[in-house]
Amino acid sequence: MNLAKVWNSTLGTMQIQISRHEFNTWLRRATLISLENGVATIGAPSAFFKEGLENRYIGPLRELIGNLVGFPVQVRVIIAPPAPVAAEHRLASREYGKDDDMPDLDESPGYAAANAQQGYVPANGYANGASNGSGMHNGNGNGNGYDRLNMQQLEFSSAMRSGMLNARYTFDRFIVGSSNRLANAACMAVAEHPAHAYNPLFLYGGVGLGKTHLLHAIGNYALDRDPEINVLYVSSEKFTNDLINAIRRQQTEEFRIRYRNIDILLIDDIQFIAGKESTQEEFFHTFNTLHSAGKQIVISSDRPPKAILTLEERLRSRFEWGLIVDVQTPDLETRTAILRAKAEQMSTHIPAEVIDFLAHRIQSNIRELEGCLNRVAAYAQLIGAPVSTEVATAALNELLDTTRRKRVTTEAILREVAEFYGVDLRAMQGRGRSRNIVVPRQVAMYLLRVETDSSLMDIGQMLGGRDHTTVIYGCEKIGEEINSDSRLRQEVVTIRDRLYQRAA
Ligand SMILES: Nc1ncnc2c1ncn2[C@@H]1O[C@H](COP(=O)(O)OP(=O)(O)OP(=O)(O)O)[C@@H](O)[C@H]1O
Repeated sequence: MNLAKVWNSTLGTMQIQISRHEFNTWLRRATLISLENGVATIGAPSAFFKEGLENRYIGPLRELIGNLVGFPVQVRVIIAPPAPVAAEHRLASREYGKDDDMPDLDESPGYAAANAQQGYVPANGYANGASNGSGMHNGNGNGNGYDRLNMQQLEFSSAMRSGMLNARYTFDRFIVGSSNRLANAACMAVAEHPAHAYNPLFLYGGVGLGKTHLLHAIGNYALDRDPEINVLYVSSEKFTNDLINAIRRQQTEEFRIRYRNIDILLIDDIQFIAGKESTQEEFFHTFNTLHSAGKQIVISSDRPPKAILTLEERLRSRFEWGLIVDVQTPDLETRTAILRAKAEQMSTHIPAEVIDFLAHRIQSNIRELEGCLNRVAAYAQLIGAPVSTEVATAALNELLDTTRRKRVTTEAILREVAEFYGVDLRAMQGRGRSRNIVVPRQVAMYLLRVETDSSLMDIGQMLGGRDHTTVIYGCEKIGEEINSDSRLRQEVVTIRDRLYQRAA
């Protein structure tokens, strides 16, 4: 039994099933220590993490490991700090920089409690996201030496450029298609002419579509051209945590010096500062200082400024000063190109038909595309077979179908679709044929078909007593249109994301 393979494969699945924050917080530093006599022993870095793992993930881990090894297992968690370079047992976190600002020293429950007492709860819901330091890049950094994770199959160079910029996130490695062409061009312009092209540049789009990649690409590009330039990449959560720590340690002056002496500020996921008054206040002054000094600011968010509720008006208006550009969900061609590029970087051979299969099957976002590709490669390695469409089907069925189908109910789909399109649920389930009802109804048919085990007949019954040919027509229509109509694709992806968020 190869422990590393079992653990990599387990993590690969978990990485897709739970949010990135959860994964990075709880599982990233766990290791599978042994698998003997039907007991899988998992090592957690501290008592805090041991308890977190036990409370949250024993069930899913038991199921996943059991499925992989082919017999039922019990899961036991013990405290065992990971060995320094146990790369085999680790999994690549593909979001370097953003979530790798894991607490080094302040990860104890005591810290969490301290934050909670002050009323500061990081946006990821875990009161443990302490600061790691500056994250400032002036071309002289040495890498931060954090406990990085590394999935064997990927064999990516995961070198972090001068600390917090991921050297892998460059323009060269960013595949451009119709969904991200504008965003890519705007970022390129900013990287070439900081503070002269668009300032600020505000980038928004759904999860896993490449916003972070583009922010890092700007930083990497600018540093290549001028190694003396000061580039700071920071998530808004880290900004918040740094501020909290600075206030706690009475070091707000240092905080200001650090954040206001930058040539290019790249701030990720700004939506998380919504509702946080003192963070907004501080960010407002940081923004003004930088902007009036002719420094570049690039901001990313999951939605446009107008849609960030509880964002102070003065910040919102500043975000709208420059250029606002969105990143959309990728079309089939772009998904295929991205998969091809990722597959080339892997040691496992991925045949063209598997790429095609994955590109058709995974429509939501690029992180999920990557995750599924990794999962398929890991699964093939585990069962000792070459990657094929059958292997990919088996790997993904287990992943996408079983777990999701269990969680998402037909009622939830109907409700979510009706709510999303703002139509009356009863009308959607009725006989009416007005256009504003027909599209939501077909989307519901499609999602019921893809996300649940409902039969065509059942789906027809749920949606106005229609026969199964009408349901097939509706499903096929949406299935085809989402490949060419980016707006419809985004709508379906958003509904699905909401469903999973609620079901999680
Ligand atoms: N066009 C692309 N070409 C190649 N890789 C991409 C592309 N877009 C995204 N990726 C990859 O997909 C993964 C997810 O991208 P990224 O983290 O940048 O998404 P994001 O939009 O910041 O997501 P979130 O909103 O969740 O923070 C990364 O590994 C990134 O390198």
